[in-house]
Amino acid sequence: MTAVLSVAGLTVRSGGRTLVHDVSFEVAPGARAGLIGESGSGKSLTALAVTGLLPPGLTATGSAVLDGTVDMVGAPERQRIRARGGVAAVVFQEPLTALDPLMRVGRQIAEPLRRWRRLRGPALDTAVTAALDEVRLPAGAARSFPHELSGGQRQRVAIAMALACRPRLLIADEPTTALDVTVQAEILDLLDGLVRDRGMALLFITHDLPVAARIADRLLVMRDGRVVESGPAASVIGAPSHEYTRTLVAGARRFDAALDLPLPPGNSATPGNSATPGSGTTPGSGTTPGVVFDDGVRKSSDGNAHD
Ligand SMILES: Nc1ncnc2c1ncn2[C@@H]1O[C@H](COP(=O)(O)OP(=O)(O)OP(=O)(O)O)[C@@H](O)[C@H]1O
Repeated sequence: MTAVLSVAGLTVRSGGRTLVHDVSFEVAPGARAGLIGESGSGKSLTALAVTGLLPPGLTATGSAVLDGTVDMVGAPERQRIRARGGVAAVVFQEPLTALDPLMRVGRQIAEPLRRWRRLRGPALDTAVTAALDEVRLPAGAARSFPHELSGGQRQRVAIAMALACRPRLLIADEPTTALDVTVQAEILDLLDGLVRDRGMALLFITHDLPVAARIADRLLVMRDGRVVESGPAASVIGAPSHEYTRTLVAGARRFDAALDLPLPPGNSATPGNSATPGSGTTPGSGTTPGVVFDDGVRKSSDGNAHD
């Protein structure tokens, strides 16, 4: 089966400095890859290079082929734009970068529907309402401006816009990092369901191992611009081979262990809100990412298995 994304020898440079070194990986149709690594490891530049959106001054070599057809590194801009709409769509950390502050949300969602699915009139209105419904927003949200919505609602709008062209691959670059822990879990759940229902492939970028474990079935670990380890999520986490991955896993386990500590008497705070900044876990909510343990079963900090 042709990979929906096939990256080979991808290298990104800024002048004489190499920021991403010789990265190669594939994402099969319907598969979920998690690109994980600390800040500055080259995750975002990899995502920008494979979508043909590198900022000026940065150059890419190697190849990043979408759907076996368009090389996002070497193809002419026109072909890359078409592939970006029709094959791969991107959701970024900060939804405001994708949204026009002066345009009502409904019109913004209508834009890709008009452009890619050629919808007009009542069919377009119906599709906008359906797109909002799919990301669990009421039809009335169409009349709001971005600043009238919460961060989580804005990210839902950005997801609706990304999905409007029915891409075969969704690239999500830290889509929950800027959100509160409970909202993170909701957005992760939403993405998880949408990707499953549509049979889309996913490239999910995060610095947060439990979040990656929750959503991805394969992991690529990046450090200093290089992929240092990759493989099925259960084995990368259960039996990491690279020293850096071992450090990441140990750190994630420490957070998980911290959540298991009994709360002092009289403290009714929700553990997930206090002890796991950025982990996206909310124990007991049924959406807990948790870490994939050695047996490959996903367990939350309450020790229960979640699927
Ligand atoms: N436009 C740019 N010009 C020059 N260097 C850049 C540019 N953008 C990023 N870099 C550098 O490239 C390296 C990789 O950055 P990148 O944004 O891909 O990391 P990241 O893993 O996504 O981190 P974060 O999660 O903080 O975004 C960093 O050293 C960064 O400083």
